[in-house]
Amino acid sequence: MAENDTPQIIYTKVDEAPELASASLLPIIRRFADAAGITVATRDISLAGRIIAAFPERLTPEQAQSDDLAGLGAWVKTPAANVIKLPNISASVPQLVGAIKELQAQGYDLPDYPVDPQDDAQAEIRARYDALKGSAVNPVLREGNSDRRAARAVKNYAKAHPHSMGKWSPDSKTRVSSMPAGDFRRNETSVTLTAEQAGRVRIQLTGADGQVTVLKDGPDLPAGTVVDASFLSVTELTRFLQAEIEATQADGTLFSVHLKATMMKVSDPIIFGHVVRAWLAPVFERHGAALAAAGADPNGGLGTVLARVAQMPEGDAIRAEIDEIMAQRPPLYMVNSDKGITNLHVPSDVIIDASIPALLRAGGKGWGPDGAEADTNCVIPDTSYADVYDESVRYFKETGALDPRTAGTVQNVGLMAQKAEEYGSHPTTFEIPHAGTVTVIAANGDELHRHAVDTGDIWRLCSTRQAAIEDWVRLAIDRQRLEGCKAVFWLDRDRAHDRELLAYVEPMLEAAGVTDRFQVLAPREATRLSFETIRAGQDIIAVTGNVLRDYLTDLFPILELGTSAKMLSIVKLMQGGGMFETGAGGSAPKHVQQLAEENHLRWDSLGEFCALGESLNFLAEATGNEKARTLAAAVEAATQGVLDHERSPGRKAGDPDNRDSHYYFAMYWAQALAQQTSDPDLAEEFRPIARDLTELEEQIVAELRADRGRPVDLGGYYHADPEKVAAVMRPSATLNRILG
Ligand SMILES: NC(=O)C1=CN([C@@H]2O[C@H](COP(=O)(O)OP(=O)(O)OC[C@H]3O[C@@H](n4cnc5c(N)ncnc54)[C@H](OP(=O)(O)O)[C@@H]3O)[C@@H](O)[C@H]2O)C=CC1
Ligand SMILES: O=C(O)CCC(=O)C(=O)O
Ligand SMILES: [Mg+2]
Repeated sequence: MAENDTPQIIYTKVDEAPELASASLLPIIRRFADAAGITVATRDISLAGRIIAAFPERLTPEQAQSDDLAGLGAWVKTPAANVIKLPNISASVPQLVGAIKELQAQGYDLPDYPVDPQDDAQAEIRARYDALKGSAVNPVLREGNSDRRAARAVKNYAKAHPHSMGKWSPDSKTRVSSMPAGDFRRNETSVTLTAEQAGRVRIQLTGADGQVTVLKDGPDLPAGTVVDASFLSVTELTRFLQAEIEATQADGTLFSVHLKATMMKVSDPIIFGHVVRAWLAPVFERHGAALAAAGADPNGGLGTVLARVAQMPEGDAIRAEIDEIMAQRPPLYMVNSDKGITNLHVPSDVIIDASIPALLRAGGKGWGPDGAEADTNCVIPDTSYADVYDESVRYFKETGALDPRTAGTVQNVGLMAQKAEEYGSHPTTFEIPHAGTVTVIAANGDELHRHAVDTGDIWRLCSTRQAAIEDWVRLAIDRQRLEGCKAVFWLDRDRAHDRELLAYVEPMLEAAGVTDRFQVLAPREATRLSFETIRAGQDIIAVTGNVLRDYLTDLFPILELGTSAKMLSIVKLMQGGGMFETGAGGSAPKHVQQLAEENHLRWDSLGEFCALGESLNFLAEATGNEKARTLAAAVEAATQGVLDHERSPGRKAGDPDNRDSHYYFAMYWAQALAQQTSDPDLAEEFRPIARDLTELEEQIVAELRADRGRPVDLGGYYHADPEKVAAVMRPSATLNRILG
C-alpha cells in the first residue's frame, strides 16, 4: 500500500466536496511540508476505494487497490501516528449501489449488491459489501477520545462577522416528538463486567418453544467494560408513528423524521423503513408481498420503493395508490423541493446531527413541498437523546434566537475511543426474527441481561471499555484545567448506562480533587444550562458520550459559527499518536452538484487549515523537528490571514470559492514563513515564493476564475478522474508554476 514507506503525516483521500478541495490544497501542503523534510502521504478511505479493495480477485492489477483503511487502522494504534482525517461518506444502501454502478461503468468487474442473497456465494458478496456500509471508517480510526472546539480566532471572527439567524416566534408550532414507551432508553439495562465475567459474551434468543438461537457468539470484553443492552419495540414504534402522522395533520405542520442511518447502520435504516411503511401503510397492507418480491425495500427509502414499483408489471396501479396516499398525508419536509426529493426518499439524506441544528438556526423552520419554509414536527423516535433537541426548541421559543455576536462557546470532550457506546453497536444489533427472550450470558455463565422481545423488535448491545472511559475523564480534567470554565458531564442518574459511567467518573474526579469544578446534569438540564451560559457570553465544556459528542459538535457550532466545518477536532489517540479531523461536519454532497453545474466549490477548508496546524505542532513535539513548529506557526498566521481578509469561500457562483481561498492561504503562509526569524533557511526559501504569490495576485485570481459559471466534467461522482479533477481544481498555471 505504501505510497511512501515512512510518511510522517497521512492525509486521507475521501469523497465528495472535501476530496475535490484536496485536489487543490494538498499540492500546496506538500510543497510547504517538503521544505521541512516532512512527507505527507495519502491513504484512500473513500467509498469507491474501499469497494475496490474489497474485491481484489475480480480486478486487473491496474485496477486493484490495497486495503488502506486496515493499514491506517493499525497505524492509529502506534505512537507515531499522525493523521489528518477528512470527512468521508458513510454510505447508505442507495449510495453504495450508486458507487458500485459507477465503478462497473468504468470497467470494474464488481458484482451487483445482492438485495436478497439467493445462495452462499451471494451471501458472501453481500457480507463484503455490508462491511463497507454506514460508518465503517470513523470507528476504525478513532482509537482515542474527542476534543472538539472552536479555535479562539475562529470564534472571534464569528462574533465580528455574525451569520444570519432565522427568527424564533413564541408561538412556533415546531416541536420534537418521541415515543411515549418501548424505546431504547426505557428498555435499557446496564452492567459493568467483573473480572470473573470478563471474556466472550454470548447473545441468544430463546423462543416460546424453548428453542435457543445464538444471535452472536461474542464479542470478547475485558473486565471493567460497561455493557448495556436494550431494544426498541416495533409495535410501540408503529403505534407512535401513526399517531404522529395524524397529529401533524392536525397541527398543520410539516412531517419529518431525523435519524442517524449512517453511524447507526443496522438499527436506524430499519426504523427509517418503518416510517416509510407507516407513511404508505394502506399500500403495504394491500401489496406487501408483491412489493417485497420486487425488492421495494422500505429500509432503502421511498426513492428505492418508487424505483422498484416502476419496474413492476402492476406498477402503474400501485404508483397511483401511492400518489393518492401521499396526497392525503400532511406535507413532508423536503430535501430538495425542486426535484421532489422528500425526507423519506433516502435514509442518509437527513442526518440528525446536521439536520436539526440547521432547522434550529432557521428559526425552527423546514422546507416544504411548495418550496416555502414552515413549522415542522421533528420525529425522533428514541428518547435517549431527543431531550436535547426538544429542550433547544422550547428554549428558543421562550428566548428567541441566539445572538452569534455575543454568544460564548460550548466545547466538547467526547467519549469515543474503542467504538464506545451506541456507535460501536452495529455488530451486536439484531432485528428479532421471532418472539422470545434475549439473554446475554457472560463467559463464566452469569446472565447479564434479559429482555422479552417480539418479532421485528430491534435489540442491541453496546459496550464501553474501562480504558476509554478513564482516558475520557482525564481528558475532561485536563481541558477544564486549561480553560478554567464551567464543565458539565451530560449524564443522567436515571439512565442505566449513565449510572455505570458515573461509578467511574465520580471517584476519578474525587481522587484528582476536582469534584467542585464539574457538574453532572441530565441532557435536558445540561442543554438549558449550556444555552444560558453562552447567551451570557461565557464558555462551558460539555463532557459527553459518543452520540452527544456527535450531536453537540454540530448543534452548538452551527448556532455559534454558522457551520461546524470550522471546528478544531482533535483525537488524542490512546497509544500516543494524534489524529486531526477537519471540522465536525460531513462531506457536503450539495457542494459537488454546484461545482459540476456551475464550477463553484463553496466548501470551506478552514477545518483543514486548523487540522494542519495541529498536525504540524504534534509532529514537532513528537520528533523534535523544529521546522515543523515554524511551519505550524505560519499556518496559524495564514489561517488568521484568511479570516482577517475575508478570504473564505462564498456560497454562490460568482463569489470567490474554495480555490481562491487556498491561493490566499498559500500566500499568507509563504509570507509568514518569509517574515519569521526563527528559521532563516525557511525564510530564504519562501521569500521568492511569497513575493511571486503576492505580486502575481491579479493574474492568479484571473486564471483561477476564468471558467467559473459553466458546467465541468469530473469524470465521475464516487470515483472521479484525478486528471479531470486536477484540471478543474488547479486552473491557474501561474500558481501551479510557483508551487513547482
Ligand atoms: N467525520 C466524518 O467522516 C463525517 C461524515 N459525514 C458524512 O457526510 C455526508 C453528508 O452528511 P450531512 O449530514 O449531510 O452533513 P454535511 O456536513 O456534509 O452537510 C450539511 C451542510 O453543512 C454545510 N457544510 C458542511 N461542511 C462544510 C464546509 N466545509 N464548508 C461549507 N459548508 C459546509 C453545508 O451547508 P450548505 O449546503 O448550506 O453550504 C452542508 O450542506 C454523509 O455521507 C455522512 O455520513 C457526516 C459527518 C461527519
Ligand atoms: O462517521 C460518521 O458517519 C459521521 C461522524 C460524525 O457525524 C461526527 O463524528 O461528527
Ligand atoms: Mg457529526
